[in-house]
Amino acid sequence: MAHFDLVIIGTGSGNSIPGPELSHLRIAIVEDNLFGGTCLNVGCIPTKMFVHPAELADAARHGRALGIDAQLNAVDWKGIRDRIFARIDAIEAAGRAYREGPDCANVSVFAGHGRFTAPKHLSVSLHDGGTEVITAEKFVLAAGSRAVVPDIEGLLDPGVTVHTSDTIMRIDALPASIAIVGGGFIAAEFAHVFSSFGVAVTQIARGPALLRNQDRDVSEQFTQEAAARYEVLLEASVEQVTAGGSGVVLEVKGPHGHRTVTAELLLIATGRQSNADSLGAEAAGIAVDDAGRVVVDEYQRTSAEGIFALGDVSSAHQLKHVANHEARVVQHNLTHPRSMMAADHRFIPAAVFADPQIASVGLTEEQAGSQGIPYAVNTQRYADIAAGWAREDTDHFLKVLADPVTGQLLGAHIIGPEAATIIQPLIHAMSFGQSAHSVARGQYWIHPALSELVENALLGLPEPTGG
Ligand SMILES: Cc1cc2nc3c(=O)[nH]c(=O)nc-3n(C[C@H](O)[C@H](O)[C@H](O)COP(=O)(O)OP(=O)(O)OC[C@H]3O[C@@H](n4cnc5c(N)ncnc54)[C@H](O)[C@@H]3O)c2cc1C
Ligand SMILES: NC(=O)c1ccc[n+]([C@@H]2O[C@H](COP(=O)([O-])OP(=O)(O)OC[C@H]3O[C@@H](n4cnc5c(N)ncnc54)[C@H](O)[C@@H]3O)[C@@H](O)[C@H]2O)c1
Repeated sequence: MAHFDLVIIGTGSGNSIPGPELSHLRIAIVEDNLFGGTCLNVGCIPTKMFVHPAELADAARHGRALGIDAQLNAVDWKGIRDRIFARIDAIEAAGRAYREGPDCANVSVFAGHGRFTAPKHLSVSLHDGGTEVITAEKFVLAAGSRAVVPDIEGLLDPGVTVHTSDTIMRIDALPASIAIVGGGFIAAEFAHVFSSFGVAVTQIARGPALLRNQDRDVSEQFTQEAAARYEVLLEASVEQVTAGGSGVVLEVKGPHGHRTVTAELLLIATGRQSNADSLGAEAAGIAVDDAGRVVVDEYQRTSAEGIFALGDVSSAHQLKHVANHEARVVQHNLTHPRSMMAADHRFIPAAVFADPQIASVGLTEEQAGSQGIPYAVNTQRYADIAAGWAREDTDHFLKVLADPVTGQLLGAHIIGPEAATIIQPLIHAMSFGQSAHSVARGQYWIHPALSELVENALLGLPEPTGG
């Protein structure tokens, strides 16, 4: 049995913890899969590497209204896929080699699955055979989450091929058609990518709109545009899946009765669940909540002494920037036990990299209303700022919510070009407590840039009443 000062389970954001500050510690890193975790290998990075070529492929659609008559001749899927994964796989291999190499002499890498058998006893089933039990003073659980595959009749039958985001990006050829089950982030981004590449997409969502966690106006606008681009079945549930035709046959129940959907490929995008269960958290005395996530306090401490957790394994916000922030907090708290820092979860932004793009931070209008929080609201259309007008963008907008007394921002929701970039000054204002009008008038805004959307949205809010 080997003993360490610190064991880290998971090499997503967990891999950023060992550094010069911890060079005096004997550290074990346990990784059951690809080095670098979800974001690098099967998440944020490869998806966005597909999104950019998708935008280029789809440019002709947007050009038409502005007098550009272009067409997409071909998509070299294999070339795109191999370029993307050649770059990613090299980073994965280099990351593992770095941690195993002489530059990290205090770090031991265990390739295998870790499971607690007793408090601070982790049994690692090694990939190259055998089991090793490791113990430590401190542990960091950074084991992430995994795709959920719902219980649908026939889904697991032999002959039915089911893709999740883990596998869909490595397929050998573009299908003629794809059925995508789910109405959230992953479904939106892959529907955009495949549709842009000329694949016939059918998206099946159980709710009455797509991206229902967004502000309602954003969700409705997105749903309308998605439905104009590809087939969207709402309030629909897949009752049965069989192998057939050139791929799968889905029996779908919807508001207007039964529909049979056939597609070459099937992508399931119905959420992700914490990997706390496969860690054997209970055996280590680590509390897990009803959603299956490790419970943490503001310092990212679990209920077990000396055990911290971060990222998807413990967070309801399954976002890389959240996992990274929490990793920084855990790293600080490991080295400063007497002056721990709390994680800052006040204003967590997120973006959907589809077309149109979406970005949001803070309260939606519905949340402010249902929580009885007074708010002033302004919706600024892209069409009414110079850069949006020039593009003839008539559909998209930024909605801002602010405290009517202080002018502090409560929420911001953008649907439209460059939303993920444009939103940043609003995240900044919320994080640093700057009021809407001081942000709007306390700086220059480059003319005629899309960022004037923010300036005008803020100026359109009523002057705060004081306080
Ligand atoms: C398709 C997709 C696109 C995404 N796009 C974005 C995006 O654009 N922006 C964004 O902010 N977020 C995005 N996310 C979410 C983001 O990837 C995650 O929130 C983030 O990667 C979580 O990091 P983590 O360190 O908590 O876990 P992970 O990166 O998942 O790392 C956990 C690691 O632990 C390992 N592990 C698990 N259990 C064990 C065990 N018992 N023993 C040993 N090892 C174990 C796993 O193999 C994994 O490598 C996306 C996710 C997906 C799936
Ligand atoms: N751009 C980004 O930041 C980005 C991109 C992709 C993923 N992610 C992260 O990954 C997480 C997982 O993404 P996701 O799209 O899988 O989850 P999600 O929570 O965004 O959406 C899940 C969807 O599946 C539906 N669903 C759930 N169970 C179902 C069932 N049994 N049958 C049919 N539909 C069902 C839900 O109604 C919802 O529409 C997201 O929560 C997000 O945090 C982020």
